[in-house]
Amino acid sequence: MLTAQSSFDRAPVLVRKMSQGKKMQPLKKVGIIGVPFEKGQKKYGVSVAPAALRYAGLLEQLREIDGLDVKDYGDIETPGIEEVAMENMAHLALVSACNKKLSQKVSQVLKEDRIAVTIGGDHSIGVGTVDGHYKVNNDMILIWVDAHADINTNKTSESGSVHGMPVALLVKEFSHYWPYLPTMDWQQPVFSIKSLGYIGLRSVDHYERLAIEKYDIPAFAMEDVEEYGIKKSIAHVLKRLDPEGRRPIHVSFDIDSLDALEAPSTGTPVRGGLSLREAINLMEIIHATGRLRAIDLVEINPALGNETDRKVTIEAGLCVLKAALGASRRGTAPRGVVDLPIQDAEP
Ligand SMILES: NC(=[NH2+])NCCC[C@H](N)C(=O)O
Ligand SMILES: [Mn+2]
Ligand SMILES: [Mn+2]
Repeated sequence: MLTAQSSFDRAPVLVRKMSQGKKMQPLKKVGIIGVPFEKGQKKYGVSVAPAALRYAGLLEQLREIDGLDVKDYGDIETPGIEEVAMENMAHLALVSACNKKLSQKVSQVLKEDRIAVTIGGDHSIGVGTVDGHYKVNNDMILIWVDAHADINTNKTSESGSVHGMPVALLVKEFSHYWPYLPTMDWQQPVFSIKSLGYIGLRSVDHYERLAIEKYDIPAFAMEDVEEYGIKKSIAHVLKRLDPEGRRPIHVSFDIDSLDALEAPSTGTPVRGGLSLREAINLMEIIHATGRLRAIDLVEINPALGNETDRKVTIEAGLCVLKAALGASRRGTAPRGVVDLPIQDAEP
């Protein structure tokens, strides 16, 4: 963790306690939402990801998970929105319109008792997914898996890209840092920063670092993952945010949390990140809590890199989703079948 060094000593106990805690049964129904949106950053192509993942077999692969009921809610489209000018905040009206629709869709999926699985799009869509989730489960916790902290405001951002600002737009503790934001009236920053944790950080801007320290956010940067391993890192975050182990979990997974060699087709790659194995394990652990209610997969940009880059990045994204939704690397025996379809050998 970037702060509160002393709590690390308790890690082994926390891990043990976690696995003893009462397990909830994971939801076996999911709803897929595609968000072909890329105006939260500057590069062309991240809006193609939902189509690319569907083409690569997203629905088919999820349906192969034992007992999983997968419903496709289609894509969020927001054409013909007029831009508004906002200081150091590009395309605010477009970002706002897309997220407004997305928030409603996420709420709908959750009310239909499904895990909301949102495929971005750039990470500015985290505003809509978390807003929509919070409106249904206001006791949710948020795990932001990312190389970046995405907690800039338009005063601290060096890029002016909203995909670096979604967390700051969501949390109530930041409401006074923002000027009035035209077109954003539908969204109130009501989510508490005390319900947020980070995994995978390694490219944190100065003011973001200050915010993490000021609010004592449980933030496991790569050097902490290095030291404690992915299991204890997530155990710590979960224990800090939800010592009782009963709050709904929202995971916002930025593909650039993975090492740039594991997921090269992304707009702001950073070397030295999570291995795919760590990310899969992280998702398996979160799945095993039985409390995952929403997951976002964002920032896959199929237009960046070569054919192999594109392929491994999409595959990595699919692996992460499958692990989060219950796929087992141990495999699953066929349901209702008790024996192999061959005769036993004579003794
Ligand atoms: N979702 C992302 N990939 N965000 C990258 C953000 C990079 C940088 N911190 C910024 O604010 O512009
Ligand atoms: Mn990122
Ligand atoms: Mn991000």
